[in-house]
Amino acid sequence: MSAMATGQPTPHDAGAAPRAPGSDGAKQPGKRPFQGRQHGKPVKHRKKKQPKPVQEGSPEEVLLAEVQAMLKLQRISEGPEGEAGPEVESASLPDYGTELELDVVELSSTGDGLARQKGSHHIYVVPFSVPGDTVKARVRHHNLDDGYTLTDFLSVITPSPLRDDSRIQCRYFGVCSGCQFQMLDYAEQLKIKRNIVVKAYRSFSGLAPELVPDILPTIGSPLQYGYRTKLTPHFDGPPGNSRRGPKNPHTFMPPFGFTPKGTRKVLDIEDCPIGTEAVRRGLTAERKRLETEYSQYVKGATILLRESTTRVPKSSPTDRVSVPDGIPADAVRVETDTHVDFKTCITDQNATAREYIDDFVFTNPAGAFFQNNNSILSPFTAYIREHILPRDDSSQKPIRYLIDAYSGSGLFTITQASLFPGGSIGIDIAEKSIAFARRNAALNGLARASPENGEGNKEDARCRFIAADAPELFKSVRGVYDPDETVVVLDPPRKGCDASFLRQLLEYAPRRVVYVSCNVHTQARDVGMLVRGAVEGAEKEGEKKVRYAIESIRGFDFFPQTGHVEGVAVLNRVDA
Ligand SMILES: C[S@@+](CC[C@H](N)C(=O)[O-])C[C@H]1O[C@@H](n2cnc3c(N)ncnc32)[C@H](O)[C@@H]1O
Repeated sequence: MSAMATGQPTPHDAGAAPRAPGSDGAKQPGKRPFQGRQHGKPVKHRKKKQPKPVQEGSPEEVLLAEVQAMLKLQRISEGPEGEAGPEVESASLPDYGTELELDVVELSSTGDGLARQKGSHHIYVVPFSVPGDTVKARVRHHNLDDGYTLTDFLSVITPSPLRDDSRIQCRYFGVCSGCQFQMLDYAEQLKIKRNIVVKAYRSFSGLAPELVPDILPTIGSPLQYGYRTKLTPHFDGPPGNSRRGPKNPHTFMPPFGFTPKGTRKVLDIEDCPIGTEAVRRGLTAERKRLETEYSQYVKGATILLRESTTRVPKSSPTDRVSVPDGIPADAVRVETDTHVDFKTCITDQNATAREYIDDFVFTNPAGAFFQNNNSILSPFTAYIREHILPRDDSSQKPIRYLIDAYSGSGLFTITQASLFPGGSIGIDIAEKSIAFARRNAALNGLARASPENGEGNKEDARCRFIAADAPELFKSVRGVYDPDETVVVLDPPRKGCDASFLRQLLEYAPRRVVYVSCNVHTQARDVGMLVRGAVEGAEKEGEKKVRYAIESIRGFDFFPQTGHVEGVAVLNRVDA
């Protein structure tokens, strides 16, 4: 399953190389200015096109909302004279390929800078820039209908006080589309991510400000580099798409890596410092393999690099553990007092990947969804454990049941099961993930394993799982899980929950909802509907009117160095 289909933010399929001081091509502070794209043909100035409908919560829609907010502020500050600003200018915008000096005034929630030319109102979107920078950028595309222009970043003319390019750990930063924030201090990245959540609820929830609590500070990732347990570099097929392959197959090695910002080409990348050590070694190994095997490919391909862990317990802190059978001798070895983890890189989509969160073990088909920053999963699941039940429960029935909608292989069902004496149920549309969720429940002592396939027994389990479309869930829980005694955890893909699911959720009316999302914009939209108690305004006659109040919202930084943030919103049913 592709990253897009499983809801992982695709820009993290980033590429990069670490810079050993003095190594070839390494960027040394003060020696070579940080630069973006230097080559590439100027694009022709195309005519105004019909705007494409944007998917809700898509980067285009998010950018549009922020550009409009900026233009609105400008009109307010200028009074009637500012009204005609952007439209008047559109006739005289620079040709594609023109290089401009721009002042960056804001940071958008897509991680790009929003900039202006001196004396002009028009907004330019400049990747790899931060407020306070003056940059050189090249005009790539005028989005006339939406009032902004996309540019390619070229170089920094005057740096912002927020920028320190000696922090940049990747020689491809400024070209590769994966990371946006390597030049920033980590505390600053966390502040920016909190602001992204603030803006998402302001623009997409449709709620009055008094209904949205103060957004709490974003919780950082224990690892800020070397955290990503999955990368998916790709390469194109032989030139001309010829079935005969390249002319000199043994001398030809295609660019193999990630997508540069603003193009569909492939940027050749030999290392990526946001990947874990095992994944980085996997990238090196796959490049070597391709050198000899590329001639066998008739088409391009995306290669999966997924970390897997084999844990061997120690009898004492000084116990010497040798590499287990079946694990390569060069596996990454992580030693603790109680165990040794051997980390390897899997490239087969159907192989089984294993990882640990504290003492919980999770297995997965390597190609299926699993959160891919393992370092944050212990504090993250602990936070969910602390907030999944209401603090002051004395006047109500105790909560006994957990519903984990969009459960994948059981992350929440399993890590939270101990709090729910009545039982937990997970639902996911991916049958394979559900098969592994049952198996994971058994591995963690929450279901009996069946002798045939190692899966948890479907009937006799503290954690049960259903492979189905999320709205099907309600057929299984009505009359079984009392909504007054139930918490629902939601963790949908980037597009959020569909209307039918939200409508049925409001009808079922669980006491508490914990909404986790890698897209805070669709999360804000869906939370807005739960707070209003209405999905797209379509209330059926006689329908029970239920609404929710937001208890807390905060971000978790699952994706350091990038513009992405994971949101957690906790809601309580408002009882009349
Ligand atoms: C962001 S992942 C969360 C998975 C899990 N909670 C975790 O953290 O590992 C979203 C999940 O939603 C599932 N999904 C997508 N569309 C669905 C639908 N219509 N009904 C049920 N599950 C769906 C995907 O298979 C994926 O496992």
